[in-house]
Amino acid sequence: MRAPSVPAVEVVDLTQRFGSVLAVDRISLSIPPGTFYGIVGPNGAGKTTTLTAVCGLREPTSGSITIAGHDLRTAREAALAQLGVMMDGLSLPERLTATEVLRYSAGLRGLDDGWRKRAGDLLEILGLDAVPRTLVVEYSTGMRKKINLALALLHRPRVLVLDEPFEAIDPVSAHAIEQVLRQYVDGGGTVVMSSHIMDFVERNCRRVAVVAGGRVLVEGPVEEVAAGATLNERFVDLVGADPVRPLEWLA
Ligand SMILES: Nc1ncnc2c1ncn2[C@@H]1O[C@H](COP(=O)(O)OP(=O)(O)OP(=O)(O)O)[C@@H](O)[C@H]1O
Repeated sequence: MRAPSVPAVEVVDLTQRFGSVLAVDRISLSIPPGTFYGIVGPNGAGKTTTLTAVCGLREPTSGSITIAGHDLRTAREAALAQLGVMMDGLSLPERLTATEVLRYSAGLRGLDDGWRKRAGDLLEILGLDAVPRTLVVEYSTGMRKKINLALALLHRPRVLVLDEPFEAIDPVSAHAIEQVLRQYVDGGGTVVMSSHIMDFVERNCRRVAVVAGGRVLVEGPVEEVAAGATLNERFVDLVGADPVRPLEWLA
């Protein structure tokens, strides 16, 4: 009998309070390796707060997180070494070009020379090779997302954590990123991402968690969660969208 594999990400009873706001309320998730995993939920549901804790960027109020078997609290370095992260708000070296940013990161991480080929491929696929002399400070929102994605992948992490990766990304780049993420998962990597793009989640994710009010409403294989409807329809059912009352001043 094969030993059960260690989850790529395991979150147990994660709770995050911000003063009187209970942003995450005992969320538990167990994400097997090689899974394309989606977290969906309305604005303010707790997705970013959950992913921020998974990346070790904020100490949660309570609960535990392990990455490929390494506890973020007790084996932080080993846990973080497994991760590639793309989240808004991570600072970038603003006065460097894309290639310089990747070289800088490769140096900090002590990567072997293989990073050069990967950097070239990533910049080409993400279209950043078209602006080789542009400094990060001059980048648009979408370009910043792309250089963050290249940074997240450069060291070939086992787990990729992406917070709304397609926000501000043009359709051609989104298509390219989708292919890259699929290849990454086909090669055994694990993607954990939040998204508001239900089509994308339905098309790519094997499992999904629907969160609202800091709790998991339902979790499982996408087709089971969708339960015969589209994921979007099921989402709206679950989070209980009210019809919008007529606004006479709009007429
Ligand atoms: N640093 C913070 N300080 C205080 N409250 C916060 C902080 N970060 C998030 N919150 C609150 O926690 C709750 C969850 O926010 P979070 O950003 O995790 O939601 P989200 O699901 O990612 O939403 P969105 O889809 O809008 O990005 C919200 O009520 C938000 O106002």
